[in-house]
Amino acid sequence: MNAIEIRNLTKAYPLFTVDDVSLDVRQGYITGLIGPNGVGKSTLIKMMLGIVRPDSGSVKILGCEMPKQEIAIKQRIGIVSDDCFYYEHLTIHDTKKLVAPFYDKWNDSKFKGYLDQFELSPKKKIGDLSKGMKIKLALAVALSHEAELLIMDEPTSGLDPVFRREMLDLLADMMQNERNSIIFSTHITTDLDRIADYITFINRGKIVFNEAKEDVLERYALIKGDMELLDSDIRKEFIGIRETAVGFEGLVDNRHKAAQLFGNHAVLETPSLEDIMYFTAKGGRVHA
Ligand SMILES: Nc1ncnc2c1ncn2[C@@H]1O[C@H](COP(=O)(O)OP(=O)(O)OP(=O)(O)O)[C@@H](O)[C@H]1O
Repeated sequence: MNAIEIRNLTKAYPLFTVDDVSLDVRQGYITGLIGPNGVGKSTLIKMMLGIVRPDSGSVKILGCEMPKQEIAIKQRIGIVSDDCFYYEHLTIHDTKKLVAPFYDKWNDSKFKGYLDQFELSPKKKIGDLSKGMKIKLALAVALSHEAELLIMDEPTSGLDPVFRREMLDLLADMMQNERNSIIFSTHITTDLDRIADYITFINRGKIVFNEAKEDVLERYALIKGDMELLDSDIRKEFIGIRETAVGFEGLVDNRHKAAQLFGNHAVLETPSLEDIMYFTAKGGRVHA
């Protein structure tokens, strides 16, 4: 089963469109949603959660339809984002009293344990929390009601490196239960190098790929070589290419073909997710 099934989701803003996106997020795995700034990651997540209403298309979460079964769905998922959905004037303690009754599986002692671990005082007001503290609170709530699916929008961006690592460990713990699933958007791709199983890459409102991380890293290659290897036909093989005084560095999405094409004349390396994001985002300009 898929944790999330998105079909033909479209949202047109005056200057930007999430365009006919279909996507399966697999149950039992961690999926990283990557893409440069402003390509529609948050819009897609907000449409999944019913915060932004799509112009067309459908979303199913844990087998239930959004927004028809929204209340049942929200019992079973955790949302982690620094867009705070709580009342600013309430303390963490009062917020807990408000949200806990909503969840059938709320575990108060777990919640207290996470507040301690995350060094969040129950007496602090929501309005006084930093961006990172809001993420920590959202994570504490999510982990205290046995969420089967975490949907996280840029969860690591406001976090110091120490807590970032702690958080990745907590997510790995959650995945001990093989029915659990996580999707998180980020442009800090090194977090995904550590824990993601699948990568969904979105660029300019469209899905570029949604594949197992291992397959992505095997399929793409970073080619480095001398400028004399490049002619107009060869250039077309590249998704993106950077030329310098000493040579070129370019990304292809068919390592096998590139190996045949360049033989021993160029160096083929495995790109990082950041390389793939960089060259794909910049690529269009290079070929223009
Ligand atoms: N309510 C809105 N009205 C008009 N345009 C919007 C609205 N919300 C988002 N956009 C536009 O949609 C585009 C995608 O924004 P979105 O926040 O989904 O991107 P993102 O990939 O999450 O970016 P980032 O990584 O910077 O958070 C942007 O150009 C943004 O200006």
